[in-house]
Amino acid sequence: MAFLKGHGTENDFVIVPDPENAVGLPAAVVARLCDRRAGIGGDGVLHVVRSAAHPEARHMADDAEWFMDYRNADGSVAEMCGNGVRVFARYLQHAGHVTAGDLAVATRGGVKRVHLAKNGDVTVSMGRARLPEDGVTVTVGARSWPARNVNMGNPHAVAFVEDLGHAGDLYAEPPYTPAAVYPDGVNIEFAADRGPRHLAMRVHERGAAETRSCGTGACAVAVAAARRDGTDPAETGTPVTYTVDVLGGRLVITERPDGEIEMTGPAVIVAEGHVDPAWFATTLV
Ligand SMILES: N[C@@H](CCC[C@H](N)C(=O)O)C(=O)O
Repeated sequence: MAFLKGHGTENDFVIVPDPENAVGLPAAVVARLCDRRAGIGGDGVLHVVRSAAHPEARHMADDAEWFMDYRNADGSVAEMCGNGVRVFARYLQHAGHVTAGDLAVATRGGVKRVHLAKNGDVTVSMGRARLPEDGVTVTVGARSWPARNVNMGNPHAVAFVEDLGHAGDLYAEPPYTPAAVYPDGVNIEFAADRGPRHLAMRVHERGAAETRSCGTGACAVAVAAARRDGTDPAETGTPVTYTVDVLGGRLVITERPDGEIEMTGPAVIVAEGHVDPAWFATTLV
């Protein structure tokens, strides 16, 4: 089985090109591929399938030839991955399926428009955020914070903190209440101010633990900050841009008055190779 390795602001992925959807990727195989000691290592898998060949994407095939079948490192399925879709687009360019410029990618969160710039940056139109009224309280050690519920196709809880160190080691998911707000689990962002419209964040990702970046998470942080700061574009009529520093780099997020969110950041292909068939067979038992 062919694979590539790529990352976007150090949110890293095993890329599995499989145009005709012929490679079965059960959760256990995904988890082994993402294992940093016994496998290749990654925060998730980008399974690259033609939309027409995947039952979950067939309905998008007229708008987007390629479907990002995203899996978390533990093998669970996620609706959307913001860094993943940039790396996915970079892979399509690397493989010669597209050239620099505009393209569309099908995801479980709908069709995303992507722009591959000549300077290496990739911009994704992420769609609109949903802001359910119900939030949660997130706790780390003796500290607790209210967290805003922001849905970017996938669920997020955004807590503003004074010091990112207060988020602790983030090996385990920080407890939150009430748990019923997120029946399918949640990505939890801790965000701290760095300057006007400039934040830094850390994240505990659903299905992957702490990662060095989360694109949907950075969008959720920017959306929550705009509501907190009184810069919500739907109210001011003016687009707003936030810079969000993550452990692995920097993402720039713009929200427009119609709610459309654009995210820009790098996307890199690092390596490519073949999985040893004997090792792959052991992942299937
Ligand atoms: N790292 C991603 C998000 C991946 C999915 C997430 N863990 C979930 O389960 O929702 C990003 O860049 O958005």
